[in-house]
Amino acid sequence: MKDDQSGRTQDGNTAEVFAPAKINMTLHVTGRRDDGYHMLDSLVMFADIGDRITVTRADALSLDLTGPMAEGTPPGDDNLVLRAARMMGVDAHITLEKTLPIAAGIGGGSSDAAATLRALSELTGKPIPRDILPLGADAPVCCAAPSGAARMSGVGEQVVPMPDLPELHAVLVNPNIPVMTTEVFKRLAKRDNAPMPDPIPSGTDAATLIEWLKKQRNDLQDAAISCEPVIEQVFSTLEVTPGCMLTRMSGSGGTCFGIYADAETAASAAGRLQESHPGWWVAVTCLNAD
Ligand SMILES: C[C@@](CO)(OP(=O)(O)O)[C@H](O)COP(=O)(O)OP(=O)(O)OC[C@H]1O[C@@H](n2ccc(N)nc2=O)[C@H](O)[C@@H]1O
Ligand SMILES: Nc1ncnc2c1ncn2[C@@H]1O[C@H](COP(=O)(O)OP(=O)(O)O)[C@@H](O)[C@H]1O
Repeated sequence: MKDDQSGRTQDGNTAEVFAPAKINMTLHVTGRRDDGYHMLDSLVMFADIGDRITVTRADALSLDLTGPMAEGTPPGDDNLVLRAARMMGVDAHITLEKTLPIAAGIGGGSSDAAATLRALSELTGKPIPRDILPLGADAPVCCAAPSGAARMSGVGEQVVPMPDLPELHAVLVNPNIPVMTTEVFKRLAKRDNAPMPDPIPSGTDAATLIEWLKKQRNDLQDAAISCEPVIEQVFSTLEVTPGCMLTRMSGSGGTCFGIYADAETAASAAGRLQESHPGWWVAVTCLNAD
C-alpha cells in the first residue's frame, strides 16, 4: 500500500491514515530466544482493505471506535492506538474505524498502532520513535506498510522492503473465532525450522511468485489448527473454490487466504464462500496493489 494511496489527508488539525491488513504470505519460525520470543522469517504483503485512523488536535487523549468490528475492540488504555499515542507523547482525539476482525492474524492492532504513529507524526512534525517493538512484533513491518511488501525477520524488528513483487488477487476468510497468538506459539511442535531460501524472487510475474510461495510455509498452521480446529475447515472450503491457486494461513491465524489469477475469479470465490458460510468473515482484496 503506497503512501499516495493511504488515504492520508491533512488540513492542519486533522490527519487520516489507512491501516491495511497485514498478510504473512510465508511465516517460517527459525528459533526461539532466551526470553521466549520466536525468531521469524516472513514475506509480508499489505491488502487494500483495512482500518482507518483519524487524529485531531485536542487537549487530552481520547478514542472513539466506529465501524463493523468496533464492538470487539478493546476501548480502554490497552488499545494499541492509545498506546501508540502515549509513545508519541501527543494528545489528540482519535477515531478508529474498525473493519478488520480482532485476533485474526492480520495484524489489525499493530497496523492501527503504526497508522496512529504516522498520523500523529504528520500532524505534529514529531518523528516516529525508533524502537516501536513494544507496540507488538508486527508494529515495525506495519510502520513500513507505505513502502509495500517486506521481508520481516528477527522477532519482527528487522524489515527489508521488497519493492519489486507483483500484485496478487486474494480472498481472506476468518471463521469469526479469535485466535490467541501466545497460545499458538506455545503449542508449536518444532521451533527450529529452515528460513526462506535467499533471495526471494523479485521482478517476476504473479504465476512465478505463486509457484515459489507453494514451496514455502506457515510454521504456525498446525499449532493454530490445534487451538481452533475450524481453521482446517476454512482451508478445505477455500481449496475447492474454482481457480484457487494457493491457500495459506496468515500470522497465528485464524484468517486464511486463497490466491486467484484475477479479481473476477477471486470475487466469484468470495461470493460462494460467503453464501455457504454466512457466519464467516470473507473479503476480496488485492495484495501489494500500487
Ligand atoms: C505471529 C505474527 C506474525 O506476523 O502475527 P499475528 O498473528 O499477531 O498477526 C506476529 O509475529 C505477532 O505479532 P504481535 O501480535 O504484534 O505480537 P506481540 O504482541 O509482540 O506478541 C504476542 C505474543 O506472541 C508471541 N510471539 C510474538 C512474536 C514473536 N516473534 N515471537 C513470539 O513468541 C509471544 O508469546 C508474545 O507474547
Ligand atoms: N486497535 C486494536 N485492534 C485490534 N486489537 C487490539 C487493538 N488494540 C489492542 N488490541 C488487542 O490485541 C490483540 C491482538 O489483536 P490483533 O492485532 O487484531 O490480532 P493479531 O495479533 O492476531 O494480528 C487482541 O486480543 C486485542 O484485544
